[in-house]
Amino acid sequence: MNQPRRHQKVGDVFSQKLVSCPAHTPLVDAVRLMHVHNVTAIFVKHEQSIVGIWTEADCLQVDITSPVFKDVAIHEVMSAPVVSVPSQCLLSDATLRFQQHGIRHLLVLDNDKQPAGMLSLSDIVHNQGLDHYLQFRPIHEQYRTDLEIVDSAMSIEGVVDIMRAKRLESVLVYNQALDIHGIITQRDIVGLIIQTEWLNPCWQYASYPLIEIDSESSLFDAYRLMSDRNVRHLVVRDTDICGVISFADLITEIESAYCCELERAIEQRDIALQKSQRNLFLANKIIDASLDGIMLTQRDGTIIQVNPAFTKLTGFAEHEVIGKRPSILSSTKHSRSFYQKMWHAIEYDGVWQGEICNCKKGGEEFVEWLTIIKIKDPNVDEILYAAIFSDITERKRAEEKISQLAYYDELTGLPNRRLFNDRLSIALSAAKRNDDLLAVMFIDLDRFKEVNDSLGHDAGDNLLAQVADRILSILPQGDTLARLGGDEFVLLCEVSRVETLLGFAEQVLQQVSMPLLINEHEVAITASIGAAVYPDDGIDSATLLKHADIAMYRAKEVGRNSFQLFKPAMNARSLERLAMMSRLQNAIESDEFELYFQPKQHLNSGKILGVEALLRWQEPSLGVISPAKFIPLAEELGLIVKLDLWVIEQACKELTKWRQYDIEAGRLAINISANHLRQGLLASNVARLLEQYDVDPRKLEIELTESCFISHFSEAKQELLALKKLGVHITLDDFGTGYSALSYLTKLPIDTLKIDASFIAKVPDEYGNSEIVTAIITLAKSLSIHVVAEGVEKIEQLNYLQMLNCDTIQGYYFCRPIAKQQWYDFYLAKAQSA
Ligand SMILES: Nc1nc2c(ncn2[C@@H]2O[C@@H]3COP(=O)(O)O[C@H]4[C@@H](O)[C@H](n5cnc6c(=O)[nH]c(N)nc65)O[C@@H]4COP(=O)(O)O[C@H]3[C@H]2O)c(=O)[nH]1
Repeated sequence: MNQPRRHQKVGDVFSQKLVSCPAHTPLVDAVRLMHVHNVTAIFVKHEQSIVGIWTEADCLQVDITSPVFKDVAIHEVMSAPVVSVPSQCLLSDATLRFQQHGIRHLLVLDNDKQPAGMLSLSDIVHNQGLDHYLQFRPIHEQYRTDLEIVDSAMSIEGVVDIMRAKRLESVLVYNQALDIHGIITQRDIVGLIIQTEWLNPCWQYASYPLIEIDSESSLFDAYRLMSDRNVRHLVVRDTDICGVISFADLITEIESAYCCELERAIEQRDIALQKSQRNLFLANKIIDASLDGIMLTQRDGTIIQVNPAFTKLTGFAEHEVIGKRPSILSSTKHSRSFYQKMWHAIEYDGVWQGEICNCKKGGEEFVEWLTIIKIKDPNVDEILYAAIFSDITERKRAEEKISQLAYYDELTGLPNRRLFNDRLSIALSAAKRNDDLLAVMFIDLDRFKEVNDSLGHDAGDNLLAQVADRILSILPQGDTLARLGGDEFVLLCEVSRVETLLGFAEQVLQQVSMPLLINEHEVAITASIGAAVYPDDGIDSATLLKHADIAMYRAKEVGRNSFQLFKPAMNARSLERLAMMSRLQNAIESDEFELYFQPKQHLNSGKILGVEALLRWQEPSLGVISPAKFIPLAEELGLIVKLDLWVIEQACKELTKWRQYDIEAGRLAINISANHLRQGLLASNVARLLEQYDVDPRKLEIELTESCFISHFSEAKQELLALKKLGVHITLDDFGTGYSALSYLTKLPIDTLKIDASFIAKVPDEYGNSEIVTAIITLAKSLSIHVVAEGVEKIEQLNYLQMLNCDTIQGYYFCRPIAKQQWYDFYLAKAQSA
């Protein structure tokens, strides 16, 4: 069966032919009226109102044989009240009415509730396109086999009685004489009502010959035959007559199938309705409970719905936005083209997703992750837009913070190593493309650790930030300054010529070395800078960085506060340094160290006044390595204290030998690292070893450089006082270099001051060095501090120092540092000549 046209209304199919008569009309007249109008039902009116209905099917209910039958008024036999439907009612609902009331006619009311026509079940059936359905329904399922065949001689009253009693729509009449069958139907009985006189027998009312149909035919064949022959009954024949099928049977079949289908459709509609109601309920619940803001707008942008999260996120209450446009939320952050692109995507792809900056009710900007979906309602020709958004301001902030932390140094705000590497590789690609030069400059602050240790980490941080600002202040636009960590900075600069790099490095050195004010202390700091240039010193990031680093170390070696441009020879030095580092780790255990001895001579008497023990490293493959090279490495590797302890122990052993062999060579001086003194264990270590080897402390001299006191002055002072208390002699080495803070001399228990060899090397001269040496000796004398001049190589130097009344000299002129046995030989020779 075709799908019923569910949206068809009664008004589309009903018949406007409404035949009616007043209530007192005799039934006979009413039936006549029906005949005239060729209708199957008549409505009964009383004072303009329809009060009842009489149909052909009611004819058997009337006793037409009664003598008073002709006086029966229609209101006595009509059905009341009349069931009606509005013309706007759906056909499906009207069909249900037929079913519920078991009727075949409905009164149709117009919009003013006035009778407008009649709807019969046949009207519905005719309008549902049933041909296809009927074609597939065989007739044998539907025709009636309970045939009633009466003799042609039977009276018509008898036939009416049988039909009424057996509720038959028709009976067959057999005429034996003619040996044919005829048929009497309900319509023939209705015809009797208006007959003035009845004829008997019934054969007179029978129709013949019979209109027959084969029992194998379809209901459609039957339907067509009835329509063609304008009859309502067909006799079904196999070999014999086997039944009758009426139009009412057809209708009933269609009706039941139609109603089944309708019921199913209604059931499905109910299920779908329930489902959609449930979906709607759930959708509303979800929308209400959603933490995402949701806003629904019409095609023209009018806001028609928002959820509670919308209010929470934007601050706008529902009533403040309904009827308004989404521009109520707009910030000025986005251009027209941004919104144009967004709407283009919504129109063509049906959806847009992205970040957008909007404004809350109070004007506060916030970033939202927004999805806009275009919704097309297939039932109504309407387009809606749903905007779903979450506030991602915090997440954006966190992301920015993370990226700040990931790419920037927190202390100085400068790019960190990661960002620097990124920029370096980008700059390298550009330099390769454009044939440009590019320089990488390593900047390492000299003795930063000492400032950090003496003034505290906060001060250290402050210093780093100030240094960064200073370098930034002279940084050309487009160049990058980054902090790699600690006191290491790196610069990425575009250079036109290598020579300009030198000038810039000088500027950086100058900026850094200007005194800084930190916690009300004036602090002076210097830097060592090394640079490598693309493409001469490397064509990739790693090589350039490595070479700049090597150059920076070289700058430190040659005397800090200086700049070095990478040279290939430095590479070899650096490799050598690495090789040394790995070998130094096990050098003590491998017994590769040895002490050399260099005597000090009293200037006036020429006597040996003391001896300095100088460390030598006999590295099996690299040969003898100078302490100037390995001491900084030992400091870097954290091996220096271990090395110092080894030296102190060797010195104690040596002094034991001196006592044993009556060697009168004054004191044995050893060099101690600043790191060891800072640890605060030097005095106790020395005391322990002196005691262990039973050595007179007065025989031991400890040489320290100024850097030992720069940081942790009071701790260093405590250590020196403790050493002094033991009886150990204290000498300030390399005086004149470094800080030369003369105040130390008065505040610390210093016995001897050694003038640095660099001054001695330049005396006598006319450039001021002689004056410095003179001043140092005068000062020392005034403080009753003993003075030693080291690095004396020439007789002129000796003479000059003698003139200045210097106490003691040390240097190649008198004796080079020599191995133990040579020292004994030297001593013996001296002793014998004396
Ligand atoms: N040009 C020249 N040089 C002369 C002359 N007379 C002596 N020297 C050298 O000058 C340096 C003097 O030692 P320093 O100033 O304490 O400087 C020492 C000292 O600071 C450090 N050092 C040496 N031995 C040790 C040690 O056992 N422990 C520690 N911590 N440092 C040591 O290594 C530095 C270098 O030691 P060396 O290479 O042995 O170099 C020694 C010595 O060989 C001279 O007339 N002309």
